[in-house]
Amino acid sequence: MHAPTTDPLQRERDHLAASRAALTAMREDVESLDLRDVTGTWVSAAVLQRQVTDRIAALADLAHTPLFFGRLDYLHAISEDLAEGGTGEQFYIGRRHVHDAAGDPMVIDWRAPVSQPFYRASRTDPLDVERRRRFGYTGGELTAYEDEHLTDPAEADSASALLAAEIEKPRVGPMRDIVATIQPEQDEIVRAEIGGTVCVQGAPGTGKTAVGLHRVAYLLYAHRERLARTGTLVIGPNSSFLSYIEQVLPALGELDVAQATVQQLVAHVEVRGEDPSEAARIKGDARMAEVLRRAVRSGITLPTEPCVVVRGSRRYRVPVQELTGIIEELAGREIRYGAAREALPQRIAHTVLLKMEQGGEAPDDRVQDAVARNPQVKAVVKECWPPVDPAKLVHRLLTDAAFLAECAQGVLDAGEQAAILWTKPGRSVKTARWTAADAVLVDEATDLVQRTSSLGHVVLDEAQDLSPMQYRAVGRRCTTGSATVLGDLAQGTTPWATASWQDALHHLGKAGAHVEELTKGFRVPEEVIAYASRLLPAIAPGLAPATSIRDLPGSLAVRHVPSPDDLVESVVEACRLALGHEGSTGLIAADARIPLFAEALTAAGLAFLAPGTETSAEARLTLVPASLAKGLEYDYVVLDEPAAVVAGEPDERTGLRRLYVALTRAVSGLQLLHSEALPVQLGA
Ligand SMILES: Nc1ncnc2c1ncn2[C@@H]1O[C@H](COP(=O)(O)OP(=O)(O)OP(=O)(O)O)[C@@H](O)[C@H]1O
Repeated sequence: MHAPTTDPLQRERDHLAASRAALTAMREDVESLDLRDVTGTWVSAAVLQRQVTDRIAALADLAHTPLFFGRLDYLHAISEDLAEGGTGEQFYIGRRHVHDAAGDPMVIDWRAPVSQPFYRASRTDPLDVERRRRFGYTGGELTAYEDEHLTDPAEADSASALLAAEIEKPRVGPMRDIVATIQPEQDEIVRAEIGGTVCVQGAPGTGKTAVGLHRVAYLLYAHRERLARTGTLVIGPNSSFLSYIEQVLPALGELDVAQATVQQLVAHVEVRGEDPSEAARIKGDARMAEVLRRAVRSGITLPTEPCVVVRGSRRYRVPVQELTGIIEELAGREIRYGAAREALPQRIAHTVLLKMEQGGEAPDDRVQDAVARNPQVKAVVKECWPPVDPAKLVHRLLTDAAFLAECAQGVLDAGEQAAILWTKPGRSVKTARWTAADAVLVDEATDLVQRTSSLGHVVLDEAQDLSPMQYRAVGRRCTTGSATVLGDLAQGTTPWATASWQDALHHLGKAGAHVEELTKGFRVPEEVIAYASRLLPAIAPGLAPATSIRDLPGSLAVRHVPSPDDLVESVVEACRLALGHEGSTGLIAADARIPLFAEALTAAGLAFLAPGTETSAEARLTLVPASLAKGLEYDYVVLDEPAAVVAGEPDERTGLRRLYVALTRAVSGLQLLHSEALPVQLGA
């Protein structure tokens, strides 16, 4: 036995080694479970085995993911229920809970109540914390720590070097978690109550995506059972974005969060066509909900003949007037079309039952069910409340001008109706050239027929680009749950982009939600964000420019290349130079210029990836079409010809917004090359 060390760093290393040993023991415990004894049926054995495998995976000790990143020394002992069963004043904070053989915690989950002051305590409000310690790691080794004595008035407030180092780490590979450095204003959102929907407006790089993902992890910790039952979902703009973020939650130990694009959520029909932007805008307008509501109900008709049910030797007659009463009553109620269709035969049967009782019989429920299945009753239902196939219905609406006119009367004007009718209608649901906006209409119609089931929590990222109809599609997936809505009005690049969060939340069905604003930027250096923010008055008047936590002189370079013929070569050369630095490089160009660069990079012998493919130490260059840059980031960005990026969009404002997105992807440096004049809004 060695004497306990007095070197504080060594003591922390010893605690790390002991925690890792404890984690190994926890994993071995699970691995040694003998499932043969505890499993009854084959199915439960399979389920249990999966749970055990997941648990073993979750207990893996990842060499480059430190087990703990902080320590809190409280002034007073903390109660067990706040500290995952731990007691005392000192707690190590990490990505997951680790306990020793006696069950005492050695590392506390960052989401536990006792960990919260790690993110929130300050000199003005120390929250009973005497000392906050942050740990620094190099290649998995604990190499440094930094202390703040929050209750010591003599200690000066200083910026954390470890926090700065964490933020400046080169970005290769997928998005990382930020558990070690969540900021107080971010933590407020992460830990907001599950009951309420939170909407976050935030400039580029303020951590919206990071906050949204950590919020799901937090909610899963705080409400595990409820959310395991109801499910959680993260919605992102496209699949390259989803692959960029997909490893954050697993790294936090959460393996069961679904991810999808809005398009994937509403994939009732195969999307093969594209709408002109005006048609897409109208189809995405909330007024379409009313058109569809009328369309779904358009088949409801009132009976013209009585319904006569024969039972044995007796005949029961439900007169037209009574049938009409039942149908009108159902039509007047706010229940789904399909639910009403199921209720209708039962209502008619109930009327028959009353007549039987009046006739002295004593029928029971089984008789009512039998009457409901009677062919005469079924015939009335088919006639008066016909089945609706949502895709067929939308197909009819978009191909049959008279039907559209009937359903859209007083809602869409003639020009709008003409704009959404298909010019080349496919004959059937299968062969039609459905567009993305059409699929959302089918989803709305589907929900009018049968209620969409609601998840427990939905995170909606890059929300500003959704149409009102898309908000409705997302909203019906969290009617009984809550949502976290993340976006930036200045980055809206669809013709129907959100102009106000209040409107968006209204369409989502969460009108009362709170709107928070994040303005502290963690990605883009000061010079670069200041330059990009020159566009704000033109693209989103009224929005505050983001600040940056980093002042990196020389991070922005704007270069004019007089001859357009030389531009491609200069851009390729700029990429080569950027690759001389550590970390990732993104070459962003107007979509139309991407083939040009694919060829030029190949000719120059520079290998490159497409967005969504993971960068690595060997492959660090990504060629990014401007339309896919949203949400992504690179250490160095080379931006080709801003005028072409602007010109690639249908109108100037959208073009400038696209440019704003492209200008705000860099973590360490942005090099902008142009031959054409820069947009005047950038102020030459
Ligand atoms: N508290 C933090 N500590 C360390 N890094 C952070 C923190 N908050 C955000 N970041 C980092 O800043 C970068 C930008 O974050 P994120 O992508 O979440 O921003 P965003 O607001 O979604 O940006 P955009 O609007 O461009 O999509 C990411 O690399 C993220 O990890």
